[in-house]
Amino acid sequence: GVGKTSLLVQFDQGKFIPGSFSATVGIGFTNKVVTVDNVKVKLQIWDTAGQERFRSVTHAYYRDAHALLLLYDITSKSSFDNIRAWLTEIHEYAQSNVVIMLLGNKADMSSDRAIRRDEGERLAREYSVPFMETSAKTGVNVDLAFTAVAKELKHRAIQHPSEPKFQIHEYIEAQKEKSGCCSYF
Ligand SMILES: Nc1nc2c(ncn2[C@@H]2O[C@H](COP(=O)(O)OP(=O)(O)OP(=O)(O)O)[C@@H](O)[C@H]2O)c(=O)[nH]1
Repeated sequence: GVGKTSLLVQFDQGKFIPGSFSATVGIGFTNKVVTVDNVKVKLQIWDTAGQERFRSVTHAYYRDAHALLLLYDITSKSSFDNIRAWLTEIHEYAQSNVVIMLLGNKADMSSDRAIRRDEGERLAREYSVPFMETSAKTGVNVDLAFTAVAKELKHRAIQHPSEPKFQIHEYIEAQKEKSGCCSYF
């Protein structure tokens, strides 16, 4: 319930459909073509079930994944606390060079916030993964999350020797919107 399906629908269709998804069973997938640096990148995005009882199904998909977006819900401490277990699982089942991105979703729900942004940032730093807060509801940083991954994968696939290496951390820091901003007076 952290918003995986909602995030994907926001990315794919540019809209938020509140409370209308039944829990994902097993795996669903969406194809989406994005253009990065004038190159078309086809993303096949697998939406996994979050619930424990579907875990044996989702394990099978880690091995083939080139990138993983790992979501918690900023209003749910337990979802944040589970991230370490997910990362352990990723290291066990996924390819060693998989691109990982940590996302704190539901950033629009600031009045119910249970996890501060800097806690997300600290965890991401500990595991050397890029991080941002997103909202499937308002769309904040949703395109960026997928586009940054697409850019990283494209750079890995087609690396021109003359081109500087793509720095996903720097790209995200430059592009991301700070949700719940404007309180720095
Ligand atoms: N306010 C707010 N609500 C959200 C956001 N993302 C998801 N939700 C709501 O959170 C609930 C769960 O969203 P889902 O997209 O079904 O979550 P999920 O992670 O796909 O759930 P499972 O498939 O069961 O693992 C729904 O009621 C959504 O409308 C968000 O960014 N902001």
